[in-house]
Amino acid sequence: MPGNKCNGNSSVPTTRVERLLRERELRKFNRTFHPNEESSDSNKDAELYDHELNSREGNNCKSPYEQEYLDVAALARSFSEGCERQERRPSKQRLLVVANRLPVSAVRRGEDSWSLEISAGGLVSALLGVKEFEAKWIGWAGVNVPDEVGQRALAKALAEKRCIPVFLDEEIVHQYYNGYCNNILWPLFHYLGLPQEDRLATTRSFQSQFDAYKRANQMFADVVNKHYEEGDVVWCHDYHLMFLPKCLKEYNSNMKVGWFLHTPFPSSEIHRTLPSRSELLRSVIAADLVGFHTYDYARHFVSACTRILGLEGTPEGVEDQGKLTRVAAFPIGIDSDRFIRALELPQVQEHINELKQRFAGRKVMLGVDRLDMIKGIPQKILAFEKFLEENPDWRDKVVLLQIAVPTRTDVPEYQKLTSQVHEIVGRINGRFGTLTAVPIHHLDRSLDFHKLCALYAVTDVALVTSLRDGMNLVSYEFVACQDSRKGVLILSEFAGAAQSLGAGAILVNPWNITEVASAIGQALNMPADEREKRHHHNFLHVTTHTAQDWAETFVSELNDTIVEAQLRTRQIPPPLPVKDAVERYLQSRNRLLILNFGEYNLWLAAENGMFLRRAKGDWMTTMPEHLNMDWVDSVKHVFEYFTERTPRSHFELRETSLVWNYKYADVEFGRLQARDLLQHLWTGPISNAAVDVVQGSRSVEVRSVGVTKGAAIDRILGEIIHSKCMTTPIDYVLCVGHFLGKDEDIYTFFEPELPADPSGTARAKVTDPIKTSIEKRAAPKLLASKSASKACHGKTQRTSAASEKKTTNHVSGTVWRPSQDSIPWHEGSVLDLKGENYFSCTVGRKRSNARYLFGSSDEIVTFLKELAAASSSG
Ligand SMILES: O=P(O)(O)OC[C@H]1O[C@H](O[C@H]2O[C@H](CO)[C@@H](O)[C@H](O)[C@H]2O)[C@H](O)[C@@H](O)[C@@H]1O
Ligand SMILES: O=c1ccn([C@@H]2O[C@H](COP(=O)(O)OP(=O)(O)O)[C@@H](O)[C@H]2O)c(=O)[nH]1
Repeated sequence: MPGNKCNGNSSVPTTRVERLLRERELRKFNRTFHPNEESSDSNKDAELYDHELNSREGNNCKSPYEQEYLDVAALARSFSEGCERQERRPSKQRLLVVANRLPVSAVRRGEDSWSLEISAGGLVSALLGVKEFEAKWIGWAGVNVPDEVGQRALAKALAEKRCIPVFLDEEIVHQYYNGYCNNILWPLFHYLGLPQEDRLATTRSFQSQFDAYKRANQMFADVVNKHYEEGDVVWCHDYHLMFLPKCLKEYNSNMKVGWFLHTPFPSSEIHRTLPSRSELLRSVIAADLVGFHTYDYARHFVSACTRILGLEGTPEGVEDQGKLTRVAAFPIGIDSDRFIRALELPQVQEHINELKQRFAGRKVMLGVDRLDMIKGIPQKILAFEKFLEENPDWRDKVVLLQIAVPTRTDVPEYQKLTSQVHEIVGRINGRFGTLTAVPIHHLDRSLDFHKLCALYAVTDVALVTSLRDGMNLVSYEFVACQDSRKGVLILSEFAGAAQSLGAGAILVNPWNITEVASAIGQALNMPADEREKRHHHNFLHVTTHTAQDWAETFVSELNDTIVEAQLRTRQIPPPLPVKDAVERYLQSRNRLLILNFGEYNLWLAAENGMFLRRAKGDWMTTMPEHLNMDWVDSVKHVFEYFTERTPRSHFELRETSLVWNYKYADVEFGRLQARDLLQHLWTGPISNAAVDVVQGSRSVEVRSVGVTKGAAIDRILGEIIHSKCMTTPIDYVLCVGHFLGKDEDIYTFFEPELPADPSGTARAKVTDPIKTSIEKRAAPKLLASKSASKACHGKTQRTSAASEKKTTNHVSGTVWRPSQDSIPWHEGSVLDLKGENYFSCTVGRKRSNARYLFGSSDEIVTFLKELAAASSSG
């Protein structure tokens, strides 16, 4: 599959959407023309298809349809050519699916014999539909196997089902699965909050449960690492394994790791109540791709990362020090064909007939849920009771079949729920039942696949009243089995499925018993044409958004994160070649070091270089004479207005600029306010002013035109020359700093002056005709930026040396450009800098115009010590 190992060849599309679209076309092509073929080698497929069509071309009868696929074949080939695969995958891509639960449950039959049964649940159902990959499952088999003989026998039995067990002992299962996963994370993610009152004991044992959670995740990581082969995709699932991405990346930072959450991700206000909130978020964003069922859950996650971790949230995902974790929505689906085909099976038909006879003369309503508080089973039954209460005519004409699959039976909350549901069902059946019939048939067990399909097929109204539900696959399965009956789906608006099946279902708020009761009436009385129309919407969705599509889309996007990371990495400078920088430093005769320090014999610049001083001297201003500051009052007025309305924001009035800063405010609100503020500024106070507006990550700065760090360097050099009567031209430049993107022109200041890039290390520059003409010159020169400076607020006035000699130079707009006719000195007398003697360095891993990178400020100090040591010994 393309996207695995791209070498940056120019035929690789540069945007994510372009790449993923091509990949999608390719999959469509493969599926249409090679549905049964094992190999997914795109190049081969494209060639084969070309051949097939070309042999027909003689007839000159290419339909638009064929032409479309010829285009796709060409696309496929061009994309594949841009990707250099380290190995030609002979068959499907290897996928390691890691989930708490394996798709099979194990039952011990003897010391070394086991039987395996498929386990129920949405995740299992969805992943069973995934066929495009060579998938292996890694997970817990749901049983405690303390002895080695048993472990070996189980591992062998599971291997035949392509499953690999993680053995967890009873204590860990109790603390990790029953405790942290199902008593803390599960209720919290479904908006039921953290344990309170009677569950205070849990609050006390929170730390030990979290420790067990981390230990269990590490055990999963150990097994994954043991079975991992280079090129595998590792797909971690669900809230049980939020710690896993971090553990895996610690093993191998090149592992392709995706993480998908099957439950909702709650609002950041809910997540922030969790004591381990930050640790969990940090672990998850170690993954390359993080997926959710809906856009809302993805949005909540990004918001939690910005509000709780203080990271940058972008439309692409979450960014931390230049590293992007892609976050997106991937709504799951089902293997709809499996359900549709099952309806034709004789045993299913037999069940259907039995059910039809059993409930003849009555409408069938159906609920299928794990017996979980998030499924809203008591609310559903109470709504049904209300419907019977208000509609006596229906009492002997409708029946509710509720399948309540026991789940997490060791957790006390689930035990309580079982008793509560039994009690309500008993009461209602007592109230409305007769000697021969009861209105509610409640089953505390699971059904096999064929019986479930039959039940879906005979149902008139399906009732899904989840209080919160990640997606809810039961609603999809019901729709898949309803193509002849065209029954009605009543669906909670708090299930993820409401966002995909909303058009065809009757959406309800399950907390509103009256509303659900009247929805039942509406569904039972719905005319056939409306039922048909609604069903059509849903059926189309369910049959086109399958589990297979879901998995393919996720894995293809996960593969693409690697391409994206490579493209981004290319924008991150390489580390400073320290040895080379020191050697060249020693060989040069006049060095210019631009640093952010003040204790030595250095020049300090403030306010974008508007003010200068030697470390021990007085401040002087180099402010251009005609700097127009008329705009300040009106901008200040706007800044005051927004400061008043944005808690924890403030503004600073500087000599040449005004800065509104919202770094302590709520990030999202701050950003909204900043957008609003900018709109006000552009349309009002600064519409005609000579100012630049610079947007920082948490600030808005308005400053006079020409006040940039690049221009400041020009003035600083002018001052240095003026004060030192420099005789030797500068032949070595080291420029180090942690500058904001807006100030990065400092790095490029010298670039146009360099004859050539240092061999192999510097990144390619965009060719600029003006710059190129300058580069060709042997001895570049230095320039001044303004004709004159003026004194300001008691600071010593100093006119820049360059401008004393030449007055025609100027700064225009935001882009400072060296002017060629303002040279105060003869060529080469000030700057004689070769490319290999220029070292611009940024700090921290981020995209930058600098040539090189320091990982941290400490590294700068170490480097400077090396320079000092080399100088003194040299
Ligand atoms: O393994 P259990 O503890 O018995 O629980 C079964 C599964 O329940 C959850 O399912 C979720 O995944 C479904 C598919 O994406 C989704 O439709 C549903 O809304 C979710 O509740 C749980 O997330 C799984 O890990 C469990 O295996
Ligand atoms: O007796 C049963 C009842 C349910 N299921 C399956 O359990 C899954 C429930 O998934 P859903 O997304 O609705 O909720 P979850 O239980 O995962 O929260 C569906 O695929 C059902 O087919 C099953 O296999 N047997």
